[in-house]
Amino acid sequence: MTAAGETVVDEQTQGNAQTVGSAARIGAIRGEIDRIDAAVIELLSRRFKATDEVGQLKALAGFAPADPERERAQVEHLRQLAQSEGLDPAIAQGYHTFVAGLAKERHARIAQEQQKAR
Ligand SMILES: O=C(O)C(=O)C[C@]1(C(=O)O)C=C[C@@H](O)C=C1
Repeated sequence: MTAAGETVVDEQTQGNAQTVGSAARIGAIRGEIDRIDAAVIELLSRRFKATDEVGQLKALAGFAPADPERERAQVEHLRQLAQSEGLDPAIAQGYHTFVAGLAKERHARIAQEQQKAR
């Protein structure tokens, strides 16, 4: 059983060349989406290793987890990059809000752990 609207070619739709073509193309695009997601996960792993190290150093030095000036510069740069790549700058900004928000939560946790270990 498949849910209504799922991307499958069944007995009812297999005679329709357009449906078959669409399903095949969607399958190929999904392969590309999966490869992109795998690359993004690898990059996110590298990014969070880097920001965790910054978090350790900030906690050691007694710096605050957040640096609003740095974030403003990052967002401006990312919005410009997005524009030149033909990507909606709001997506770049949303990405930054997501990763920097998590990085700051992790910085705060790292600082607490350093405090406890003292
Ligand atoms: O560059 C820093 O100071 C970081 O802590 C990293 C980072 C980021 O995720 O890029 C996270 C929090 C800061 O507010 C700014 C940037």
